[in-house]
Amino acid sequence: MQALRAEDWSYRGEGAANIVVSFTGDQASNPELEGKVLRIRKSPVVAPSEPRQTFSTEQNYAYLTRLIAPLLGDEYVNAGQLVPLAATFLQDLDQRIAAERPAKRVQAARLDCAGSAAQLLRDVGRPFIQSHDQSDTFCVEIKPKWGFLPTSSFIHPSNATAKLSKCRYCMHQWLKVSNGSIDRRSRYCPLDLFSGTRHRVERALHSLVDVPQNNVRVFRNGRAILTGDKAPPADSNSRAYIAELDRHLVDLVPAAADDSDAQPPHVQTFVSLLAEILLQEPLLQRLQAAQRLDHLDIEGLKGLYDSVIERHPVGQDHWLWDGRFDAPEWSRVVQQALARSSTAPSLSVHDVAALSLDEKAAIIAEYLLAATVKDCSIMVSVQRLSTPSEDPATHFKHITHSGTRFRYHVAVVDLDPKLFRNIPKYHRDDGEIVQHYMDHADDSTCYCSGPAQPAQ
Ligand SMILES: O=P(O)(O)O[C@@H]1[C@@H](OP(=O)(O)O)[C@H](OP(=O)(O)O)[C@H](O)[C@H](OP(=O)(O)O)[C@H]1OP(=O)(O)O
Ligand SMILES: Nc1ncnc2c1ncn2[C@@H]1O[C@H](COP(=O)(O)OP(=O)(O)OP(=O)(O)O)[C@@H](O)[C@H]1O
Repeated sequence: MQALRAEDWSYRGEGAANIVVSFTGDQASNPELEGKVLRIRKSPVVAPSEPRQTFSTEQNYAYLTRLIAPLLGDEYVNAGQLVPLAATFLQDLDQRIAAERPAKRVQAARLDCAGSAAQLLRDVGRPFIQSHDQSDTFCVEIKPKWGFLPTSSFIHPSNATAKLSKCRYCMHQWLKVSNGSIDRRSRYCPLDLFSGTRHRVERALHSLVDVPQNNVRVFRNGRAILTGDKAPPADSNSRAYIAELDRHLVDLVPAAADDSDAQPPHVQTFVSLLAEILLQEPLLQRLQAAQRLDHLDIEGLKGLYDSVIERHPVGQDHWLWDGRFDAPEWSRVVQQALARSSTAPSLSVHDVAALSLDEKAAIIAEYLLAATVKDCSIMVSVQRLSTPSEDPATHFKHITHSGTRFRYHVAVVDLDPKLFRNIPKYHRDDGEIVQHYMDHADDSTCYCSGPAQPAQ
């Protein structure tokens, strides 16, 4: 591959750890970069007093290709390839994109110019080639969070009423309002999205549009048209941003016939199209099964963590914490998880005490895989086909909705490994979320939809 030039790349988005830029240079001279994005690590502007341990780009890549792709399915996970990057390219790019980045993010971190490699990935926000007889590409990015209720017998009785009936996302919303990180609670409940039931999936999607926070974004040809930043503050009743979204969607979907819904007509059709896509794909079930690899709940897992640390202090080599994701033990954990039936092994305190170190490590490894999947994002891209006949790009999936034919593509992104040493923090966070909920929340005004109702 020829040397990369900063002017060929445009800012797409970023999270806490990475910046993503898309290729906008000359495709004829760089055919291998057409439809690609670079995902590049950031480094903090001010070095933290205690350096934060992270995995390298190479370790993240091994984790994704060897463990997460088999767990969720290759069709949803695009690991791309690792490409070497020159420091001069990174410095130029960092300056070039600064004006496009949110000010808050620029103050906190910049491109890691000392990094030597980045992930070159398929642009799953714009997976289709544009031609005159198709619409623009619309992509919805959803960060679904935790789509299950725990069942672990390790949950302390004083926490059980809350934790067994209210999901972690909905409980967390109360704490986030209280500490000022959000200004109002969302009605979005992950249990709806993962319910497998049409009206609940649609309800989840409508709630995401109403209060996007960092859980939903919509892109049109790679440009964000709905993000949490566009939504008005809680003290405003303005729905102008939803009307603007509706105006964009006129170019993708027909208006819904039923105008009784609270949402404008094209948003309604869009939500119903997305729900249908999500319901016909096995992805949400796979994500939920992977999240349920958190068998013991953090309340049970923390005890296991302590007993492992006691017998095998961190600092000594061990596959569980030194980031050797190519170790056979890690692959075995994934294979065993896939081979098991969907029901989690129910372990008692007595069973856990009798486990060997390796057996405990395997349970913790499953928890860490689940932690990755609890924090990933789904990207659903859709394009309307003008001719209802054959689509020449046969590798895309198709759906007919509201009398219109679409091609679509579904992918999962942000699947980095989580740190073993974060487990005590997860335990503290859980305690704080649940305690705050029990002390301050009013059950009757919590938006959590609760577990799926058994079929009548
Ligand atoms: O703990 P949570 O549920 O708040 O999740 C964190 C996310 O917060 P949010 O989705 O806004 O609630 C948080 O997202 P934001 O930075 O708030 O956008 C990160 O994704 C964080 O991951 P990491 O620790 O940086 O690897 C996430 O932390 P992990 O718990 O996944 O490690
Ligand atoms: N393969 C891809 N194609 C198109 N856009 C992508 C792709 N991967 C990521 N993005 C976009 O870039 C944004 C940032 O990427 P990503 O979520 O991986 O960053 P992160 O820093 O790892 O996030 P987090 O803070 O959640 O850990 C995503 O929210 C998404 O909008």
